[in-house]
Amino acid sequence: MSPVSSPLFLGLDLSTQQIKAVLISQDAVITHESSVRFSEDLPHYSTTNGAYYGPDKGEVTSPVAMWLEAMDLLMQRMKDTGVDFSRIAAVSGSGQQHGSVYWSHESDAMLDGLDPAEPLLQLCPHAFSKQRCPIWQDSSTTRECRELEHAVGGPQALADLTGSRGYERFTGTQIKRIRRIAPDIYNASAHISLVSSFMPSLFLGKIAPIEIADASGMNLMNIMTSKWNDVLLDAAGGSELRAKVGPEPVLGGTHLGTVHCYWVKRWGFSPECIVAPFTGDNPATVVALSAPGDALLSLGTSTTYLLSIPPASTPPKCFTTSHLLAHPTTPGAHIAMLCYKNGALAREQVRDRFCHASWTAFNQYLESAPPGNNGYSGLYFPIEEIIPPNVLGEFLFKADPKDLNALPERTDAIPHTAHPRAIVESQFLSILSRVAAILPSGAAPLQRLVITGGASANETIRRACADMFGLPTYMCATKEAAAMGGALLAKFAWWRAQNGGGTYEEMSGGELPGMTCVAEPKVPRETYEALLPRYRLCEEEVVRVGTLEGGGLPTN
Ligand SMILES: Nc1ncnc2c1ncn2[C@@H]1O[C@H](COP(=O)(O)OP(=O)(O)OP(=O)(O)O)[C@@H](O)[C@H]1O
Ligand SMILES: O=C(CO)[C@@H](O)[C@H](O)CO
Repeated sequence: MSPVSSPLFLGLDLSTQQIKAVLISQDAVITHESSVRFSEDLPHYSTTNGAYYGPDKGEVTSPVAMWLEAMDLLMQRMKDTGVDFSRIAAVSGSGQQHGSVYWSHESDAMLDGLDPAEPLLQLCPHAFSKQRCPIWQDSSTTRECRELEHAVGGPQALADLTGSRGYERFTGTQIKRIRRIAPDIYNASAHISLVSSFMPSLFLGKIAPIEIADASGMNLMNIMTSKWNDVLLDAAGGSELRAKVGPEPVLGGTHLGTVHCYWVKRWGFSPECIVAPFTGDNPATVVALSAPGDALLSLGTSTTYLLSIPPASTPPKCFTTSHLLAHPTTPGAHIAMLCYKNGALAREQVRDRFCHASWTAFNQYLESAPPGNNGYSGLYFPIEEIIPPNVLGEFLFKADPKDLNALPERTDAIPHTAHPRAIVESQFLSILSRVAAILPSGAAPLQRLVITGGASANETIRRACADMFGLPTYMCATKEAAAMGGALLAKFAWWRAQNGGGTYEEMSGGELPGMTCVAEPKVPRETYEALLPRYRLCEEEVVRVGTLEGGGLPTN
């Protein structure tokens, strides 16, 4: 039995623009939330929304020192608000998926010897062989994607094996590129962590194994067995890669060990505090919010649409247009996912260019136009997109508003008030046009949409979700679902230690945190379904010309 009385469970989410902490009690009630925003709280790193764009085409990285300093500051903020660290019985969390951290040959000794008198920043630069970590927005590895697909027989074969065709942001392709362009860095890397395994490594004072749901975002793991695939490891990193990525991926809720004495001495953690694997932010959101019949829409920096797939006798199909991930807590279960890079930051650009940098004006313009936006459409890709693949730039169209089958025509401009509805409609119609394909066969119709992430704070966007997806739309008390999922995974590890094992469902009894209905659909479902053919024509045109035209965020 853990000696921690009135235990609390800590969930951390290291995301694109910030790091967040959620503390929950044993009955899953949130007792504390804090965060550190990278660009505002740590401006000396001079990132754009937490990232560096460039110098090479498509390259996007974040400094590992910034993540460490953010962790130090987050702990300080928690302490300043009176958090009693000694009550934390277990810690887990989530990280932006796909991002990778490169540890030097000195890292084992440096982690083991963490000095409680110093902040975590003491690990920089020597514990790392690479100071800038590739993150999920990176699109510099198209060549490696094709090579990895070729190694196993093409895109569909790679999807069947790993749950996804070759994707630029996936860690296997990232590792492969680093090995090609910087073999010295690759050779100097003793271990390679995901963002999600980097965090527990800090708590353990040694390298943590990678967790199965997040390992699904690497193009290196067999999606049906959750074991590394040797052909892919070899193709991405040669025979040395298996040692660098560590042991076989582990299930969420695994007891990895207790916190290193650094945490006990510096912050007052209990020496019994359990460290559990962190997962990806999207799987953690599924842990926090998903019940059968729910679709999840995460409106963070990225937009993701997630469906939980229970274990079935027939394994789910894998597609080259969506992702299949291993479920973090339920062996044999999976998560189907659509992921878009141009979510929040693209909407912010529209807000800043056409709505006086105000969400109020953005909302007013969005509400003042009818479904179909008087025939105006806009697809906005300031950074290279995932769906449709590799498109970049801004594409505006005008069509006869009354004739839904009329061919939309490219145009240089649309009224500035038409942009907010144009971006929200094109982003959500893109998902809507793909939902049927990823629903598991024989699944009952979806009952509700659960939304989370930064933009779920916006009432007008919530109403647009309900109307466009044709589903009552719900939210949890916290919009920090990924950190909440992390806290629940911490509790799961503690509960298993108390009970000598058990399933997540046994622990939770199927209970989810309280949800509130924030919007009911106000227009018939057919209203937006009728717009799909026009949307598809616009998307086809974008795919035809999109990779040839310019666009993009400034490079640092
Ligand atoms: N009122 C609002 N209306 C619309 N969007 C908003 C509003 N408030 C915040 N946002 C959006 O939320 C975004 C941040 O979302 P979130 O905090 O979920 O990001 P994140 O956790 O860094 O992302 P990710 O989980 O994808 O890595 C901001 O970039 C902003 O565009
Ligand atoms: O790339 C993806 C998922 O595949 C993003 O959603 C990141 O997890 C950042 O949040």
